[in-house]
Amino acid sequence: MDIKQLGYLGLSAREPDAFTTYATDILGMQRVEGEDGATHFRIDDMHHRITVEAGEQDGGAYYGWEVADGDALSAALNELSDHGVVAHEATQRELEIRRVADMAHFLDPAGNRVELFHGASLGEGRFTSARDVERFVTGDLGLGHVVLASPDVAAQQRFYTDVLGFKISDTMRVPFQATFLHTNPRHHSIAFVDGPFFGIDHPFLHHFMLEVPDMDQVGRTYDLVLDRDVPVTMTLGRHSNDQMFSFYAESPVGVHTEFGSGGVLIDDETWQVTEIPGPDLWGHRH
Ligand SMILES: Cc1ccc(O)c(O)c1CC[C@@H]1C(=O)CC[C@]2(C)C(=O)CC[C@@H]12
Ligand SMILES: [Fe+2]
Repeated sequence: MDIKQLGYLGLSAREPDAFTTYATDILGMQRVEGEDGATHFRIDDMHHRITVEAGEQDGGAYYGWEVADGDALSAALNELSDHGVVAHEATQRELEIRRVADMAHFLDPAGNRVELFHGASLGEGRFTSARDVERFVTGDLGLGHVVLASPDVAAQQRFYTDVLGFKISDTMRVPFQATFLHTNPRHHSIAFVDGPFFGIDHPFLHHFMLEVPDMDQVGRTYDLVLDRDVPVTMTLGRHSNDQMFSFYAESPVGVHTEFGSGGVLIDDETWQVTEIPGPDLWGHRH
């Protein structure tokens, strides 16, 4: 299966309005008018990359992965069916909300809703940040990455590599089990960290990461987070595997956000998969 990128992310929120100020004034996204109950956020040329919908629970609701076209989507659905995965066609309303030509969805082994789509719409005019973020690092690299806390990291890794065609970037065993997977040069578009580490047995979206081109934008965003008393959940630091310089803050819908710059790109010809000795080169204190 040939997945191109993490195209969009859907969040569910009990109080969706609380997310808007955080996403725009602090993280610098652009709010885009949505359908009743859905608010979109734009960070590049695409119509939107993040959608927040009113729901019973706070957290990740769906993960949208792009394939090239209708033929690639059909081929992917055949592969899923060969693996005994039951997929469902999107409803017209789902296609309208996501602004894509076609989409099908299914559940991964942990119960996360995975969506495969093609034909995403562009937004009107240029991306205009609610603050001074000129651009986010997206394009063919996708919107950023998501890290999902999962009870069975090994099962998630097997499904995403064997069925969905992701490649392993690296793994970690201490201080907790994690696997980092890529589907384009971005070091990881998705990672799984073990649930028991958090004392939970159900899967959840721990954070999504947005990347900006320079460290100063990370620093300015950090200042805003401090000024507005947003909880910092991990201080500035640099990850050992993707070299990302970043910090984490807690969004009003429970999901954390990682805001960073300087992530390395993977060239599959030369990349060596290793088990990393720990998460950070320095910082990321919590
Ligand atoms: C280890 C690592 C490398 C690159 C990343 O983009 C990245 O998010 C991570 C994982 C950080 C990790 C996490 O996501 C969930 C909360 C964790 C487990 C911690 O409490 C410390 C490390 C954190
Ligand atoms: Fe991350």
